Amino acid sequence: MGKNLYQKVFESHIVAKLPSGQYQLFIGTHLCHEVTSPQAFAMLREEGLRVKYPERTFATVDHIIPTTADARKRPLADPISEEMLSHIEKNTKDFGVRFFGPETGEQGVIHIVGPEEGVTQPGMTVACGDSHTATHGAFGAVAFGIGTSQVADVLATQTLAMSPLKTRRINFTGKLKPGVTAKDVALAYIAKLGVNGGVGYAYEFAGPVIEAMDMEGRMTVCNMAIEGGARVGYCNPDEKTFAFLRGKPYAPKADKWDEAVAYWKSVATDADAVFDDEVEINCDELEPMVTWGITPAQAIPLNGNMPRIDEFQGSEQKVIREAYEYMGWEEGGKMIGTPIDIAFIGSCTNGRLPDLIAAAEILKGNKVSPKVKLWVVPGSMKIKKEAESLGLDKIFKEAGAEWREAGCSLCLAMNPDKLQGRQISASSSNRNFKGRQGSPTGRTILMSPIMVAAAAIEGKVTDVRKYIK
Ligand SMILES: CC(C)[C@H](C(=O)O)[C@@H](O)C(=O)O
Ligand code: SF4
Repeated sequence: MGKNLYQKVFESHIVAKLPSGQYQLFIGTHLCHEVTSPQAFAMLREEGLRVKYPERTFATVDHIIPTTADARKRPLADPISEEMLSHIEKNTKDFGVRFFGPETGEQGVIHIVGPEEGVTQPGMTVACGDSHTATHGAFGAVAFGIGTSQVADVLATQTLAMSPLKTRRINFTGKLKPGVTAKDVALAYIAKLGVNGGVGYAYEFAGPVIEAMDMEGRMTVCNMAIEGGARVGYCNPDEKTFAFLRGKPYAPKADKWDEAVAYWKSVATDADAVFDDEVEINCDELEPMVTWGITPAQAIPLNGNMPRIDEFQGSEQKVIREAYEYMGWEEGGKMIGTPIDIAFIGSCTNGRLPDLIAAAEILKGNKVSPKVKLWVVPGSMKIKKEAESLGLDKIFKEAGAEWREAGCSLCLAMNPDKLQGRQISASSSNRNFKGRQGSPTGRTILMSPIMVAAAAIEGKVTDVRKYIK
């Protein structure tokens, strides 16, 4: 019987079976950011340990870093942010870990930096103290988020105690219509399977829709696996994967390339592999999706209606009621036409170059509504540079948007970028939880970056398809 990618990669990384029944799993690449690593490095210091494989550990600063050039001057105005940044600088220096800091021109959101540096590769195990680590699964890696004490485990031993997950393949069949993007695919599977549908599972994203997607789109789909409860989400590696990695700083060099590709091909899911569960989602009729509530699963097609509270029962009804109470919409209504205050294009979900190119195409020749602020925040310094070489910054600025420096920005608002009061944000990020964007009463509507661009033009949730040239 054949195996799927998850099973092959998990099995090939087992170091030992533990008395607990778990496995000690080798971690190929360990990614760190400033929020979840300081205590882990402190634990190492306390125990007098070193980083076991510093060459397999990579770090950047993303969450706390301000996104204007002025505010990035040191020391940072916020003392806690300055402390976090100083810690990761010192820790990476003392322990011999590569730090993609602002001075190197390689800083960015960790899930964007890993692939762009080529440290994320097929067939690897990738761990990071961050819940959106499945993003790296787009390359055919088994990638998952870990907690701070596990960050210390990986630093000290390059291994983790893990139990294998069950596997579910989601086959996306059909073809996406113009204006429908990877983000809509992500919101659609989460809406269908629920926020807890993937608990205990690794999701394999497969089928013609995934095959037709570029690597950036696959990263968007994998990025949101955790929003559907799946700690691991991945796509099988193919020629697009290899083409993306070729020539990246940490990708295998010419003399090792063919050997690497042969290994990468070997980890792909076998034709006769068996999954614990399989689901099909036909995408022929998929519309641009928008969230209406306070979880990413509370998403509807743009022209659809929000649910009625009495369609649900028990705890499900409670969640729906809570969402309406927080968001303040009328039950059963439509999201299209909802006025917005802030529009945000960025994050590890949708802050990559093709996202910015597509958003710029919508904005070109149009103006951002005077009632709205549009922030465009590239996911990394490299993306910012590439975008500028294509003249995208000019298009954004001419339309009236702010073109900012790389970081997590308004996705989580751990930096100065925050909503105020009850403001409503149209956001290309991945979480619409209560208070997520920095104001305890602020409201977030998740959508694709092109939908955000269209909403910024009209000052309300609208159909991007009328702007597609
Ligand atoms: C701060 C970090 C630990 C957190 C995560 O784990 O995902 C953040 O990146 C998020 O998106 O909420
Ligand atoms: S961009 Fe958002 S989701 Fe991604 S790592 Fe940063 S805070 Fe988390």
